Amino acid sequence: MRVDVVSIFPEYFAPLDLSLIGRARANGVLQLAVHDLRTWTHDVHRTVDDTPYGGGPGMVMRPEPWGEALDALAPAEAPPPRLLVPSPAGAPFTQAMAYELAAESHLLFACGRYEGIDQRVLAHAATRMPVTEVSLGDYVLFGGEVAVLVMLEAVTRLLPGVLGNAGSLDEESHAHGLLEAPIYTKPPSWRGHDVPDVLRSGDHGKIARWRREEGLLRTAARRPDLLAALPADRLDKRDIAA
Ligand SMILES: Nc1cc(-c2cccs2)n[nH]1
Repeated sequence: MRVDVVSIFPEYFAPLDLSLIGRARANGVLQLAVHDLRTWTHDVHRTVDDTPYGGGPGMVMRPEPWGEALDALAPAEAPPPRLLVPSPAGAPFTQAMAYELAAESHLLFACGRYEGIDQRVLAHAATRMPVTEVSLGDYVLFGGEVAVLVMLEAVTRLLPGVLGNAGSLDEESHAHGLLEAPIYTKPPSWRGHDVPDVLRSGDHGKIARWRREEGLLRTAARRPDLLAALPADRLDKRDIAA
């Protein structure tokens, strides 16, 4: 997968040389390039923002540098990338979207700052590539960079060969729309707290049922919205009896 990121703070992405993302880049699973938006400015001050039409606080990111950046990174003669723009006004980023993005061959992230990017940048981009404004949650960040780091981690870990134990993807929270069950390791008893006996029983069927029931109970207690969103066929009668 190819990923391009455009930001006025490219140094925000230094952490992407570390850990599993760093390894994915080293072994070619992920080709990542971070670009400074000011590359596409031409004035002595390398200006990327201006005052908002209609008045109001703050500044708006000018369309011209973004237009030239997207022209350079999504050339007309190549298959178009998917443009992702973090925004408080975006569609919620979910594990389902992470899987969707992991199937793309080229992602292009635009990191907004200030009050945001002139809307015409997205409107023009949408004439030649898929554009998705994405929200990480109902809170406001200084800029899109942190959101892109989160999305890149969530997507990269789904790419083939990135996670050593790909099986863990199948059991983790949100893998099947539910929260995962509690997990334990040695010692069997610690400060008066014991590991549930079933997990030490060696009965894999019982263990699988316990984990499913515990995941359902957690989901019902902490995220009833996820339970309500489950397709009817995902909850069988044994679950309801639990
Ligand atoms: N979910 C979310 C995204 C954002 C921002 C993206 C770009 C500037 S602020 N805040 N909150």
